[in-house]
Amino acid sequence: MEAPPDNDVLWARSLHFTHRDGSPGLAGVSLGVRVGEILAVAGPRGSGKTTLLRCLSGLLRVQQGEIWFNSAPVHTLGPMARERLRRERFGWIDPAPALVPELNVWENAALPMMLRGTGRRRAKVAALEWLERLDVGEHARRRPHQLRQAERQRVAIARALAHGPTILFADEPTAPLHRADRAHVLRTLTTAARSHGITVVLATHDAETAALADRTVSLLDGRRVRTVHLPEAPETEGRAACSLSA
Ligand SMILES: Nc1ncnc2c1ncn2[C@@H]1O[C@H](COP(=O)(O)OP(=O)(O)OP(=O)(O)O)[C@@H](O)[C@H]1O
Repeated sequence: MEAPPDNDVLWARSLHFTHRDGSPGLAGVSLGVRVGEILAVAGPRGSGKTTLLRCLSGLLRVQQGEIWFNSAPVHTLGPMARERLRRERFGWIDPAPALVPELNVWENAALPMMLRGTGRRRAKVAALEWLERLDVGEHARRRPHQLRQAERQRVAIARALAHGPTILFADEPTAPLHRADRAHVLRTLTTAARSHGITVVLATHDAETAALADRTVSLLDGRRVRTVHLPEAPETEGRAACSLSA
């Protein structure tokens, strides 16, 4: 077994995954993600972006290949240990917001913290802070069904960030948002990640979204086809703003 490089928080080698029904998912993807990096995984529909994020985060177990998180193997962990790892160290944003309907908005955002043992009061304060940042603080006491889809997605993003994950996996996080909303939410997400040192792996087929990342790897038919590094910019948010205003 080859040891992963020290500065990669996540490192994967030669990942192969076939879905239960035989559909090909990944056909030998390797990549490393550096600490604090925002990495976009791009590619057309069906190219394997979601499958890759699910494998990297331990939601799916690869049939072949290695995944290392902070130099510890993920691919050899059993289901319980992978579940614990996801709960404690990772955040996840789906394309559509999946909130708990019985809980109100702040309770939803606080849930990952409370599952990790944070007291209700502290979890509430942190959740409210993130809900404010994402412009849904005023809905804190409402139930998810009382919000618009775009507002529910903002809550899901707050929930994914509030517990301070080491890595945030975001699968088409702005898919349910209006175009006008996307820039703001994405900028909030990337600014928050950068200021909190959260590494982000972002699946997208949208060039404007990928432009916010430090680096883009592209997939096609479950294989990695190219990598694009954005040029160094003196002021990161400036670059994000430019990309989005284009
Ligand atoms: N649960 C599943 N069962 C069977 N096949 C699946 C499943 N999920 C994905 N696939 C197949 O795996 C391949 C990769 O799909 P995946 O969803 O990972 O791609 P994607 O790039 O994320 O696509 P999209 O942009 O549409 O979300 C596709 O051929 C898809 O049909």
